[in-house]
Amino acid sequence: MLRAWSAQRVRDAEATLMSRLPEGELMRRAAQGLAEVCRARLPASGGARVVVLAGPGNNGADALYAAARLAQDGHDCVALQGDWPLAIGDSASWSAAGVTVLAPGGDWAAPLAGADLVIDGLLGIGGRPGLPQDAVAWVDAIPASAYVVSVDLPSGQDPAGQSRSDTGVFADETVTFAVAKPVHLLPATEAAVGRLTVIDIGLELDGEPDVERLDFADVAHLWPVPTIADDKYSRGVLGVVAGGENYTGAPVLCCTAAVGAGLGMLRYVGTPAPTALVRAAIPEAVHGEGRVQAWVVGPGLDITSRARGSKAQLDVARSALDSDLPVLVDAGGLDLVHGPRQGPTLLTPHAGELSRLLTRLEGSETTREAVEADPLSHARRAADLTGATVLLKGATTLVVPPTDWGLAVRSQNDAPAWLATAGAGDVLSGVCGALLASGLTPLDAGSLGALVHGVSADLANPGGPVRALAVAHGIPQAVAHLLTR
Ligand SMILES: NC(=O)C1=CN([C@@H]2O[C@H](COP(=O)(O)OP(=O)(O)OC[C@H]3O[C@@H](n4cnc5c(N)ncnc54)[C@H](O)[C@@H]3O)[C@@H](O)[C@H]2O)[C@@H](O)CC1
Ligand SMILES: Nc1ncnc2c1ncn2[C@@H]1O[C@H](COP(=O)(O)OP(=O)(O)O)[C@@H](O)[C@H]1O
Ligand SMILES: [K+]
Repeated sequence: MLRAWSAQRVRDAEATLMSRLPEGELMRRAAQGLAEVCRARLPASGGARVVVLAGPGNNGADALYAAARLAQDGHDCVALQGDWPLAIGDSASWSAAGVTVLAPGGDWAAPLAGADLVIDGLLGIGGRPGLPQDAVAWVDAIPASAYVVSVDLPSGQDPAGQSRSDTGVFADETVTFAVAKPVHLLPATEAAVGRLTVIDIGLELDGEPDVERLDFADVAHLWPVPTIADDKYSRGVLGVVAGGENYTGAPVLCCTAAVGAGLGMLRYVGTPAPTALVRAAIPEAVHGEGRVQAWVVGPGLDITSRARGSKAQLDVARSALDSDLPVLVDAGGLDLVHGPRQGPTLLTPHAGELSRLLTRLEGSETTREAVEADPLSHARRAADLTGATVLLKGATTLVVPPTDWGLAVRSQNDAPAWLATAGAGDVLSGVCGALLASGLTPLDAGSLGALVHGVSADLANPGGPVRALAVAHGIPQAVAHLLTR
């Protein structure tokens, strides 16, 4: 599991550790780790051009100390200073250490254009959103051929990871210290981070992190693997209320994925046309209402439909939501959510569905664009309004419990962009529903389901396009792959 702590919590922990260590020791460790990463990206023979974007704080000092080490390897190291004093040293002392500091207003364009490696030490966890004025033009002029290493985080991006800046740095690699921070894992900023390397500086953080990411090794700990004591009922029965006379494919995708994830049994509640398709595609399914351990309500469900069988199907959907059983609510089922319900609940909207849900629940308009600009805050608002865990789908999928539970947000990024295809969400609802039926919490079911869903998309056709049905069919192999790796 990758864990991230907020900038403030990292600062507090650093202050405690620093009071026990010789002055400058933490920065020495940080600069050494940073230099080692940069060294590994540069020719051992020396002679490369390294350009440091040196900000006013300790982030700039980390970058300058690392550059001084690279200068000892024979690289040509130049630092750009803007209209601010450096946190440590001045141009004379850095020059003695082998780093040429270009004073504010100096000719920075030529050295930057020739950079092989750019070390972005403009702002770290002390940064406010936006860049220092002089640095805006530097960042804009970073040559595409240079390898950009950001110190701690890509400067100009929000350390809390809530909103993305298009003018901030987009790094090839980010070297952070002690632990990841929310900026590294959350959807608004993750794309600016590039490859993430965490350097151990002897700082431990404890307590619940702010953000977590399951990795492949977590699957074996969390996945419900049956034992010889199990039977089909003890493994969990999932009820699926999905599809209708218009949307007939969604239940096939959802149910295929659910049985593929290893359910004890699946009950399907539909109208005539999708029922016939589910009968043909999933002979394992049992039809009609009955005892279940969890429900999936909503893929392909149109609550306004007057078609034959719709009223009876809707009655089952409503009674599932009125029960105290775990329920995953997706797509059309979200129109049935009016506030908190009794049982564990996982809502699985995409950004458009979340904007509609918030607009209805709050009585004032929230646009899809607003959700996309700050996914975490909006998912959090929906979680707080409904008492449910909210899984917000996207290239990075967030799983957000209500604030007062005091739990970390999960953020998963396991899928190729090829997964952005119709029906993929129906597959996800089946996987997560199966996990709810086997007793996992909405937080674990949502994040583990998103991970396996992404891996199945990758394995279905590595490097190429995938269709949702292939992702659904690939779930059993993806689970086996992750359990036996
Ligand atoms: N605190 C520690 O013990 C350690 C800190 N380390 C480094 O120190 C960094 C944090 O250092 P600082 O607290 O000095 O903070 P930063 O270096 O992130 O920046 C703070 C400085 O930038 C200015 N500033 C912030 N946002 C600005 C903006 N948008 N436009 C213009 N100026 C802006 C502030 O006024 C302040 O002068 C970490 O990210 C990490 O790189 C590491 O050396 C490891 C140890
Ligand atoms: N750019 C992307 N990269 C990876 N996965 C994505 C991307 N965009 C969307 N996804 C995933 O694809 C799925 C799409 O679901 P959804 O929008 O509900 O589609 P549908 O309603 O057609 O089933 C979600 O699991 C989402 O996380
Ligand atoms: K930085």
